[in-house]
Amino acid sequence: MAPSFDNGNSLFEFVVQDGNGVKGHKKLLNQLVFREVALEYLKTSTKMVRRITEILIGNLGVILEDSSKVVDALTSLKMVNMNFYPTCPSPELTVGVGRHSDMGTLTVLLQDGIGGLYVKLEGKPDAEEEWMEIQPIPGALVINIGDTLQILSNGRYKSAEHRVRTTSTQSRVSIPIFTVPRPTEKIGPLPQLVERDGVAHYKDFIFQEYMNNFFGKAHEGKKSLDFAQSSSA
Ligand SMILES: O=C(O)CCC(=O)C(=O)O
Ligand SMILES: [Fe+2]
Repeated sequence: MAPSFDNGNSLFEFVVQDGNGVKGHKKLLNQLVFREVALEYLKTSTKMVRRITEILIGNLGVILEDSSKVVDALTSLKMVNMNFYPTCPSPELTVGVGRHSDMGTLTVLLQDGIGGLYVKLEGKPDAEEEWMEIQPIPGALVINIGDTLQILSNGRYKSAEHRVRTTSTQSRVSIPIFTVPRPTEKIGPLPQLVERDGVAHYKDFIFQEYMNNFFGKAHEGKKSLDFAQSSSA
């Protein structure tokens, strides 16, 4: 179920009612009922993200001294976006959100029923690239792997490249929660994986540097990862 209020209004309707997405939500945050539902969504998602991160790291077959500390380090910062995509008279001439991957560990994305989110299928050459629409399913959340997990796993997990198109007939709302490392956190491939692979595909860096690079440029597919590329790989 999408997060909803006692009177049956969903978070989506609340964002749309205000008319203009991002501009409106600051005002809405001061309204108690909105704040409670948004915080509950954030709290339960945070718990889920911690659990999924634990499982994904466990799957890498590495032994960590204190895995809950690693999970903390990877997920301690949360950012909530409220995206409003107005109808567009010529959707073929515009982009809702350009192709990109998210920079953090995991993204939890709640989308309304309109559709328009596409993910690029892995493993196809650029000339034959294929995109799949992530059809909205009522009550379902989309979970995206972000660049941080790709780097940490020395390339085993791939961050999802995605984009959003608009339509001429229906506006759309999505509410992603980005879980990302603290800006001061040192990020890099897990040493046990580097040892196993005999190569580090990514360098170590402070996450703030990654954020600066990510936000300093327009989206261009997975180019954001170039920043972390190791010169020895
Ligand atoms: O609106 C969506 O479905 C996705 C938005 C998105 O990719 C983002 O905010 O990073
Ligand atoms: Fe995204």
